[in-house]
Order: sequence, then structure tokens, then C-alpha cells
Amino acid sequence: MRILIHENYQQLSKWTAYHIANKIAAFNPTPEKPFVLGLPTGSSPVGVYTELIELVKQGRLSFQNVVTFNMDEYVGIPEDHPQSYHYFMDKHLFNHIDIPRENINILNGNAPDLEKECEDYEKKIESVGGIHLFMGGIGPDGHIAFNEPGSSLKSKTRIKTLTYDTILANSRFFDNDVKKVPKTALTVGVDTVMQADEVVIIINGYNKARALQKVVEEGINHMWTVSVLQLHPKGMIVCDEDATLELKVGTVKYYKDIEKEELKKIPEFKG
Ligand SMILES: N[C@@H]1[C@@H](O)[C@H](O)[C@@H](COP(=O)(O)O)O[C@@H]1O
Repeated sequence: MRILIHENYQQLSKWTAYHIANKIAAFNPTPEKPFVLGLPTGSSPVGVYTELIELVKQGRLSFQNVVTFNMDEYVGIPEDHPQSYHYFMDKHLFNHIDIPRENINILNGNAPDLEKECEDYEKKIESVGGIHLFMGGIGPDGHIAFNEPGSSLKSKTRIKTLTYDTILANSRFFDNDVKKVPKTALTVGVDTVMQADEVVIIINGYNKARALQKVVEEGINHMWTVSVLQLHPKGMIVCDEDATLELKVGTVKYYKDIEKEELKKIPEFKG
């Protein structure tokens, strides 16, 4: 598992966006052979989305042959609700890039049969040949997508009940009223993410420091679901200095040293 410690959020966002853009360009996607990208919501990826939009606007990157799968969606709020993940993705990415609407996949939290919706989502991922790169964020409790503590590390797409911690954390988007936050969500499973060829997880800010410490310095544990990344052959955490607060000084030095060439690069986009 690689850990890239960037000075700040801006640098982290730029590095990650350029990393993704380079992967798409190098793949040389076509309608028959699209690049398949897994995407998260939340505040963590917003900087990456802003950078990707900029590359598209400059005419240097195209999403014409990119197929996306989002991680999760609340159950029971309308798609045009400002806090739905459908709305979020349109606002922060899809409305500003050249991706065909039919290439966008987001779980439908209002489907008449939610279990079938989840099964169909897995089948759809399979039918396009799997996900090439899955980008993710984490909750302060180390959850990935909505795989709350205690989720099976082999889980697939399904309905999950949200923990009080998550409801509380997300109430900032619902007028700070926990009662307004949906209590269930549809989410890809831990294993759905792990099946991707490459996984890139963004961890930024002080409130993620404890989770980062668990994931990097402790073992794989279902109580910190993102820790399963230790098993991925191409797993990467991209974090900022703030998130490293709980890591040992030696750990931080170690990763900064082995990644120093990569960090120096602030990658160029070659596409
Ligand atoms: N389901 C989402 C996660 O996918 C996301 O990673 C997390 C963190 O959000 P933020 O990036 O705003 O901290 O929020 C929600 O729980």
C-alpha cells in the first residue's frame, strides 16, 4: 500500500486529478473499450473534481469514453434533493465535463426493489469488465463508501443502516438536524471496491487522523473497513499533512522518504 503525504489539500487534489487523467489518457479509451472509473462523493474529492473539470475545459482530457460508477446513495430522498449524491455529482463534476449521460451509473435509492437494484449494479460493473480505478474517501470512523464499522470485508453492493456517528457527521448537510438525515443507504461493498484494478483513497484533514493511523500502523480490521486496502495489490492513500497528526514521526518520515521522487514531481499531465 502506497502512502503519498502531500503538504496540503490543494496539492493532494492536483496530484490525484493528474494521476487519474494520466491513467485515462494512457488507456486510450474507445466506445468499445471504455475506461471504467469508480467515484465517491463527500467534501474530500471536490478538489480533484475541480482539477479534472479544468483539464476538460482546457481540452486536454475527455470523458467521452469513460464509464463511471458511484459508490453510494441515500435511500428515500429524491434525486434532485440538494443532498442526494445524484445532485452532488452533477453539481461538482458531471455537468461540467463531456461525459455522455448513459455512461454515468449511480445507485437508485428510490428503486422499488432495493435488493434487486444492488444486484443489478454488481452485474453492470461485471458486464463492463470491472472497474479500472476506484477513487474513494473515508468517514472519520474509517468507513469506505457506506461500509460502516463491522461491515464484512467481503461485502458486495447492498443496503446499509447508517451509524449514529455517520448520521451526526452528515447532519452538517441537513441543517444540522440529525432527524433529517436518511437512516439507510445503498452502497458498493468493501469487496466491490477491492475488485478494482487500482484503488486511490483520499484522506485529508485533522478529523481523519485517527482513521489514517489505524489504516497505516495497525492491522486489517472490519471496524476500520478501509484498512482492507493493505491487501490490495495496487492500493494507494493520498493524504495531507493534517491527516498525519496521529501517525508516528518515524512512519511519516519513512513514507516521505520512499515517495520523495513521486512527491517532487507534482505530476505533469502527459495526455
Ligand atoms: N458515504 C460517504 C463516504 O463515501 C465519504 O467518504 C464520507 C466522507 O465525506 P467527507 O469527504 O465529506 O469527509 O462521507 C460519506 O459517509
